[in-house]
Amino acid sequence: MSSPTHVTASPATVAVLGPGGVGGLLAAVLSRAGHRVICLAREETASVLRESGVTVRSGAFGEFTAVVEADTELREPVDLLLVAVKQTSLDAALERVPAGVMGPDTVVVPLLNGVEHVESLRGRYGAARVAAGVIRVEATRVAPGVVEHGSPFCDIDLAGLPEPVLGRVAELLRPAGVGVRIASSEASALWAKLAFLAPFALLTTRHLTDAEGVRTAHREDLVALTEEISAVATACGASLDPAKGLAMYDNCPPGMRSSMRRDAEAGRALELDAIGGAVLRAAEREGVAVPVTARLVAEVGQRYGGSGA
Ligand SMILES: NC(=O)C1=CN([C@@H]2O[C@H](COP(=O)(O)OP(=O)(O)OC[C@H]3O[C@@H](n4cnc5c(N)ncnc54)[C@H](OP(=O)(O)O)[C@@H]3O)[C@@H](O)[C@H]2O)C=CC1
Ligand SMILES: CC(C)(CO)C(=O)C(=O)O
Repeated sequence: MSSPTHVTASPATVAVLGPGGVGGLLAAVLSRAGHRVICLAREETASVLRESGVTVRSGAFGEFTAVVEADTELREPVDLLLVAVKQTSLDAALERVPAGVMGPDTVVVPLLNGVEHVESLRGRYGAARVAAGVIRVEATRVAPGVVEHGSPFCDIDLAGLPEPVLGRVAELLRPAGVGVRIASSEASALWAKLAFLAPFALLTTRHLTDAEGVRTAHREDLVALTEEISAVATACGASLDPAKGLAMYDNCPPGMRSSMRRDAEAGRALELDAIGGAVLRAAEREGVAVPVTARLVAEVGQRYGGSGA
């Protein structure tokens, strides 16, 4: 994570669709950096945000409350739209962002886990404005407008639009303390995240464990999943190194949990289809065998609902 300088030289207007863990954290740090931030949310949540702002509790960013605007719908062009809802509520949430309201230069950056939503956003808003984005962070919405940021990092990889456009987005995010890399290719950005996340999400959810449990008690499955999903990613055009992927689990904080596990424990719908299902569909399309992934997706689906198919 880059160190926050807090104040930007050129304020932008940023809309955040879904001010939960990820969206709320970004809304708060961007507002603190001097940008105008409009959170798009359900009316109940929007009214809390209007009244109380977004409060962040974070080892890395500190504890602070940021003032944000909040609405149930986007009503004016913005410079940047961050999409940070879960895949399970994406279609409903996008109704809040009419395509006709986008300005000529609005850039859309989805931060959802998974790989398939990018094309559907491009179908709706136009390929020329939708980037591919992934975020590495552990951020939990503990109440409307209250976010706990547990990871020492908050890093975004961007791809899928011309470099000058992505560069402008990076320049907007970095002074707020968000680490940003421009990835070498869209496939690599999206699949590198999914190849790390899918094994971690499936194993932490299946066994209600954390990073330490995954890399010790479930290492055999972890290695198999990492190899299978890296093979799928490679077939999809990403260039990944499974050995480096495994090292990432060994280096992450021992207590780190996945958002899928948090959803399972809270009784919310899982993003199993966007994460496990997307891997299985790509494997089928590319002719890659993924028996361990298929087993874990089925086991998680049986226990918490969702087929992942
Ligand atoms: N949290 C994390 O640490 C990480 C999450 N991700 C990914 O980021 C994405 C977002 O996850 P996360 O931030 O955890 O999710 P949260 O559940 O914390 O936040 C989602 C937000 O979307 C809002 N929302 C849901 N439905 C609608 C709707 N119809 N209209 C408007 N707003 C809506 C929720 O509103 P309300 O508050 O009113 O319920 C909530 O604020 C997911 O794809 C996840 O996999 C990626 C990396 C890490
Ligand atoms: C693995 C992690 C925490 C990394 O950002 C994540 O993306 C998730 O749990 O959804």
